[in-house]
Amino acid sequence: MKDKWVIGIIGGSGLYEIDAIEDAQWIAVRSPFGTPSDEILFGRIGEVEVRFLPRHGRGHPISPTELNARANIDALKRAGCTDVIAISAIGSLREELEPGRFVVVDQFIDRTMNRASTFFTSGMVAHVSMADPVCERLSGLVGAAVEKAGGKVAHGGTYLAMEGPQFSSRAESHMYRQWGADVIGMTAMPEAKLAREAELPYALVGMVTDYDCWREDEAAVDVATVLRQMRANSEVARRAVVELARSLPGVRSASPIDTTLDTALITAPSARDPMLLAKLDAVAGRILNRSSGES
Ligand SMILES: CSC[C@H]1O[C@H](OP(=O)(O)O)[C@H](O)[C@@H]1O
Ligand SMILES: Nc1ncnc2[nH]cnc12
Repeated sequence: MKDKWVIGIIGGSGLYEIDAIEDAQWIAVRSPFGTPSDEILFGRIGEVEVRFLPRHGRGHPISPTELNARANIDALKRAGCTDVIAISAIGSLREELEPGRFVVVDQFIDRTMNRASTFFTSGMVAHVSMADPVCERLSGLVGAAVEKAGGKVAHGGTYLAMEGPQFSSRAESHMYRQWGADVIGMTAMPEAKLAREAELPYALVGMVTDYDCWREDEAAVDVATVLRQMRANSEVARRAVVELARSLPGVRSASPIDTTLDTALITAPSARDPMLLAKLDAVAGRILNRSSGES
């Protein structure tokens, strides 16, 4: 029963630490899926346990394409997280989502192509639903927390995950707008898929840093622009994390996402790969330990 909140925070570009975390200690968490981006900062904000992981590592050594999102999500699960909030720099594909705006994302279009995007490979196949890819409860709480912290929030928006690390061409940027995408980034996929497979409710707060390259009268995005805007916004993001911790109900009630795998596993117990099952001890231990005798 996950009745005590343990909030995982994935910090994106420009967000490599959070000072408000008390009793903070960096701890290396090992994962059978490889090396996570960094150690995890264990601590608490008031009464709420938090675990902070800088997505690209401290100092930003890791490229979006080479991020080991499986190791990151697995390590957060091993670190006891019940829920995950991801924070990202994003480009805007809409006039009304101006730089400085926070977008609580609720849909994704996944255009990544070079990344391990599932824990459930041959030997233990599972198909989870990504129809509603974020946790509505957590997204609501985090949106309210950003507003309390002084941020201007768009509640909902479709995030186009591109492979990168190069930014988009103008033709791609226009095409993504036609597809209905509102914002663009390089990291939230497969992160959000993996969080769902690990039964971790996930919310994504994007901070708009630029208009990508679709606007005729604006210079195309570059890293300096992203970082300048992130510096301006990251204090609000940090305050929002504190507001979120303050706003959480004392007891965590169950989320339907906590039991995602109940209806997702398809490989018969007799056809399962014991080596893979061992690796899935954190991600799927809840159900694998229970269903080992079922067909
Ligand atoms: C520094 S510009 C591009 C870089 O920023 C975003 O990172 P994150 O999502 O981790 O904040 C974007 O996805 C790219 O990785
Ligand atoms: N325009 C953009 N494209 C991809 N990732 C981004 N991160 C921040 N701005 C971005």
